[in-house]
Amino acid sequence: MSTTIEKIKEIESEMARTQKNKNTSYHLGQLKAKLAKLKRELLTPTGGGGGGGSGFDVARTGVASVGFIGFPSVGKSTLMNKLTGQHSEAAAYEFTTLTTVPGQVMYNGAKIQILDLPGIIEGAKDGKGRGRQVIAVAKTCNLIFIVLDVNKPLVDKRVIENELEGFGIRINKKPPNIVFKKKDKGGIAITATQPLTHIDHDEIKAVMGEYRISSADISIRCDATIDDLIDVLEARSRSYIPVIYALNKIDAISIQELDLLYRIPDACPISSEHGWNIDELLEMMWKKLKLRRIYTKPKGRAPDYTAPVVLRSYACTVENFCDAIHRTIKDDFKHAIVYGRSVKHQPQRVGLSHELADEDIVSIVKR
Ligand SMILES: Nc1nc2c(ncn2[C@@H]2O[C@H](COP(=O)(O)OP(=O)(O)OP(=O)(O)O)[C@@H](O)[C@H]2O)c(=O)[nH]1
Repeated sequence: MSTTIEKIKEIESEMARTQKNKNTSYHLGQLKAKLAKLKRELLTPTGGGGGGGSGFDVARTGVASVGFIGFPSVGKSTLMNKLTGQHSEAAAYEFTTLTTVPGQVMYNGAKIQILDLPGIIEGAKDGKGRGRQVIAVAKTCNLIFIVLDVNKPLVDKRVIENELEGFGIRINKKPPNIVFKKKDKGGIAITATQPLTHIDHDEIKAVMGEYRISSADISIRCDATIDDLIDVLEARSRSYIPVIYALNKIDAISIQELDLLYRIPDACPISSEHGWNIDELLEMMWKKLKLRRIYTKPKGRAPDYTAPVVLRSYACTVENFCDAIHRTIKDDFKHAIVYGRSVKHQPQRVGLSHELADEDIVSIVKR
């Protein structure tokens, strides 16, 4: 019997040989679904043997984590050291089984964890223990920095992107707008809110057959591809993560070349050795992380701007704010007084469900 890796290779080469047209779309749909299932299998620990089933071995700290990926010698270590400079005690962490070396950077009052994702490109292909652990860590990062050497940025970029894609990581992309509901009977019902230019019904049927789904409502609300549909079926093993390309070593190129680099989307040209443009990199990081700073204001005193409570944008209600300060604050909560962009009147009295904006100022009034 062939291994999962061999099966994946076989399918990939068959797909490469097969032209896409009306007659082959059913077969290609089948192959794509098979491939997606095999890749998931490869990355899912089977339990026993201690190979990768042990879960996390990185102590998570901070409100957000940024994973670093790069080929050898692109200057990844230099950049990480530059960013975590003030917190070099992180290097003294002693976990022998650690997949990654955690460091930390403080930005806008937020503690952000820096994670090295070593060998994710080379080692992860076979889905063996260590590589699999690194991928598992990568999938939980809130942001990934792909560090590239400006002397060969585009080739390396493609290779790394393809690898991440293969692990189920979708970069700078939102989950496809497809609502999938499995049913007990009634067959497959497909509705689309707009013309579908990439998908035909044969392909969808093939994929459903491969997943042994005979009845479902599929509501497609974007010009989806078959890969998008598979991503929805495989939602549990997909991670949608923003990426910034750190184009390093710009000290070694000309201004003209630098101009070209600025056209690459989501990229930030830097020199980690000279510390050039690191500010812009951090600013981009901040924007991509979508964090919100909430300042506390003790009654009758000025707000404390030095130590914001930092929250994630998807969990940024007054209730989340209370929980972030202390578990029991909610128990005596009467209302909150808010100044800032989330309220019409300055200040305004709000309840627990009110959603806060970046840089709001909040006082909690107790019963
Ligand atoms: N010209 C230039 N060289 C750099 C820059 N950053 C790093 N380097 C050099 O590139 C080489 C590799 O740097 P590292 O930081 O060790 O690279 P790495 O990506 O961590 O490499 P590995 O440890 O092999 O994974 C070193 O010789 C650095 O001095 C830069 O901004 N400009």
